Amino acid sequence: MTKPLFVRRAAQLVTLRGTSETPVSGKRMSDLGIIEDGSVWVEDGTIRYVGHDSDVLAQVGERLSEADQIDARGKVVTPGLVDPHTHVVFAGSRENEFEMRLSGATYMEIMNAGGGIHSTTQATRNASEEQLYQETLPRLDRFLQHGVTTVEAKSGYGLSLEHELKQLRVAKRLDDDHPVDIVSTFMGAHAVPEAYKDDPDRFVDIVIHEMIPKVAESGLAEFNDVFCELGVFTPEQSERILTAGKEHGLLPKIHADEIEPYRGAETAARVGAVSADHLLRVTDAGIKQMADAGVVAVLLPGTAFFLMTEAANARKMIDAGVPVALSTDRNPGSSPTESLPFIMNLGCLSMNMTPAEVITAATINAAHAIKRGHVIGSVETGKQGDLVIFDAPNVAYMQYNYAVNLVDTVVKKGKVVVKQGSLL
Ligand SMILES: N=CN[C@@H](CCC(=O)O)C(=O)O
Ligand SMILES: [Zn+2]
Repeated sequence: MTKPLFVRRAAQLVTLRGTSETPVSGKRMSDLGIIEDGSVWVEDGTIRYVGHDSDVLAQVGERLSEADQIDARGKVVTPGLVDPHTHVVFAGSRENEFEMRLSGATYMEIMNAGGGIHSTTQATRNASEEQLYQETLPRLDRFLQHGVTTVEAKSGYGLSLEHELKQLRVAKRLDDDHPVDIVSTFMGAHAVPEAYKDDPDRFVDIVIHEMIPKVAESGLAEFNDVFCELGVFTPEQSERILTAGKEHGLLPKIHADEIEPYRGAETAARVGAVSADHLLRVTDAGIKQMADAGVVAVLLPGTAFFLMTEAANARKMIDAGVPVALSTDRNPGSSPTESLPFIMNLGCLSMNMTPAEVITAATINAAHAIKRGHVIGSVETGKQGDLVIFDAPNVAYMQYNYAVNLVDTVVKKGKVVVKQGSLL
């Protein structure tokens, strides 16, 4: 039996209470349910008591001496951060392409010339399972040091059944072994492999008839994603792939309207996607349809920053009632970072979100974007004991002192896994 953990007297305890049922939209994104002088008692991996320190003390009574205590005075305590869109399992790196882009080449030009996703696919296919596992581990460590306690992870650098399953098995092993929880997504339709360049529909058929049934049968993925983009998969192909996934129990997600407006958001609404991600070039009609269908917008301002382009219009989406989540998009080409706190900074600085909204977006809405809103993303009785203590006196400071890792302590399922910024 591990001892209970008592995190006490936070200057601001961000609870986000009452948000577990549905994604948070509109003005409610600004309501963090902050408790000043707030405390949390975690026991057996689960949050047991939450409230003002005096109220929690009264509930705990004589059991106070049983617990390990952490003094959070002067600090902000939030739910563990959730990253709902990553491609974290891959081999190799692409700093050569970064230099090419700095000299003027575009992301799509590099991909169309056989680089980009194709070059990481080559490296990932060539890597053994053990190699992939070892290369991904330090990325998860860095996520944890940045306060991220759950990540979604996509396949999509295999582009064949064998190698897609390999990536998904590595994600499963890492989920078992590492404190960061991993929620897996199949993304066989991440790019059209070179061999099918002249007949992409044949590849779409393979994804639908060969890959999806086997991936679903393996139980290694919960979601199914597709890169709907001009020159990659069309909205029609995307819809076929996502519908086939649904028939096999895989929930739809979509990379939508990233580089060109291409009916991605509209497709998301039509298939009932859990989330539509990127949305830099989404249309007003697409925004309206997403709001009506309750699709979560997963925005990735780090990708826009790294590709040196304008970020998505978060304000328009929030004002239209679309629930917004934030993510790193961790991948070797368009966003090589594990710093979700920096992405939150960019949420404010490049998308005009408020400090309160970016916290909602990186916790409870991110949890809803991976169908975990009932387990994580808020600090409430019965939820998983995932917490972050930030060395900041209030939530505005967390965004104001930007590009700095303010994470002091990370608690995963009631256990301290990062202390004074260092992994234990
Ligand atoms: N846009 C498509 N896929 C990834 C990038 C993958 C890569 O470049 O390796 C993204 O979400 O940004
Ligand atoms: Zn992506």
